[in-house]
Amino acid sequence: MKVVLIGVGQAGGKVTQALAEFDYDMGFNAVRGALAVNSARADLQNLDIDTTLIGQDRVKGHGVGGDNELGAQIMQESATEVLDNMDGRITTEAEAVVVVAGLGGGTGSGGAPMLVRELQRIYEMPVYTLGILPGDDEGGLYQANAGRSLKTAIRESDSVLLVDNDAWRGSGDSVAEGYKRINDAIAQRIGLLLASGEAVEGVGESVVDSSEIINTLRSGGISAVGYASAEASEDAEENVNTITSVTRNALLTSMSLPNATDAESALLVIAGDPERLSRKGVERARRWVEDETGSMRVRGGDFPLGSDKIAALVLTSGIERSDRVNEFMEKAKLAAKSQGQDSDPDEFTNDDLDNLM
Ligand SMILES: Nc1nc2c(ncn2[C@@H]2O[C@H](COP(=O)(O)OP(=O)(O)OP(=O)(O)O)[C@@H](O)[C@H]2O)c(=O)[nH]1
Repeated sequence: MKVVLIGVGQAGGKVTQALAEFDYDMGFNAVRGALAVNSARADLQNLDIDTTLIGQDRVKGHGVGGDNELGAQIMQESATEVLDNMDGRITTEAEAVVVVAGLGGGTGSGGAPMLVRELQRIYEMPVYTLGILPGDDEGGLYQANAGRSLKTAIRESDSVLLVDNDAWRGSGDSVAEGYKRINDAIAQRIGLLLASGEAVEGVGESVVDSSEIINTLRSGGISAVGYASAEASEDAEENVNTITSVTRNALLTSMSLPNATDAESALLVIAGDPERLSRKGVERARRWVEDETGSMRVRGGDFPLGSDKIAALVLTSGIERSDRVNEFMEKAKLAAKSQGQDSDPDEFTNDDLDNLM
């Protein structure tokens, strides 16, 4: 799937760069443009992709310090400038736009949903949010901000692909090592998902294309991605169990949002050397995903790649009613109260209410 990426805020910029680099290094060419937008000049200076500094008249290049309402306002005032910077690429090359942000800060948390809204007003194509949830040990302001941002992002985006900052962190990692590991994991998994719709080698009818990704995400709400791989035999017949077990690992132990297996729809992509892929294994794995997610809308397809491993990439969509999301929203609501934020008791459950914008 050909996408244009727009990262908002510090995390948004770093993850966008990681994704653009992965796509470039692998030669996939699914990422057709990448821009980082921030109200903090210093965060943009560390990046190699194109950048736009916003809100200079208000915060003088110093960021919004976790004030996501200010982040939303600044984005509203700067949206035209941001879109002008990307317009050519969006109109001629993209099948979707992905706005990337950490939901717990200020510039990304407030700015990303606002930018999504502006993009939706102008373009016909789907506009997705790739949102990063704060880890469990991050402070109350991050949790409260992320709650409001997530709720707004769900309303404005065609789908919010969520990554929980606790999902792919290694135990014993420092914060910086943790971010590097998580950002690399996001780049690899989401990068492969986007590229799977662009597969060029060994085209066949079972190969995934972009429309399957878009149709899976049509359930709206929240989506997540998981990935696992294993060594494969040269004989396809011997890989039936490998395919089912990597699929199980991807969905049960490696999702970007853990403990959220119930889904309205899903896509299972099996990547590997076409000679090693067992059709029986792929179909068995797809049926297993149907059982596990409780969805009858599980699409499946191959991603031909020259590798002696087989990998499963699982995209689940419509998972907002999961325990993990309910738990997080509860925590965000409590955090909002203890931050003294003006929060209606139903703010996170009532669809009418949202005071972020
Ligand atoms: N995965 C990941 N998360 C990050 C990274 N940097 C920051 N975060 C998370 O993002 C949230 C903070 O958002 P930032 O992007 O730093 O903030 P910002 O949008 O730049 O907003 P302000 O600094 O308030 O202007 C926290 O939950 C952090 O844990 C990163 O490189 N990777």
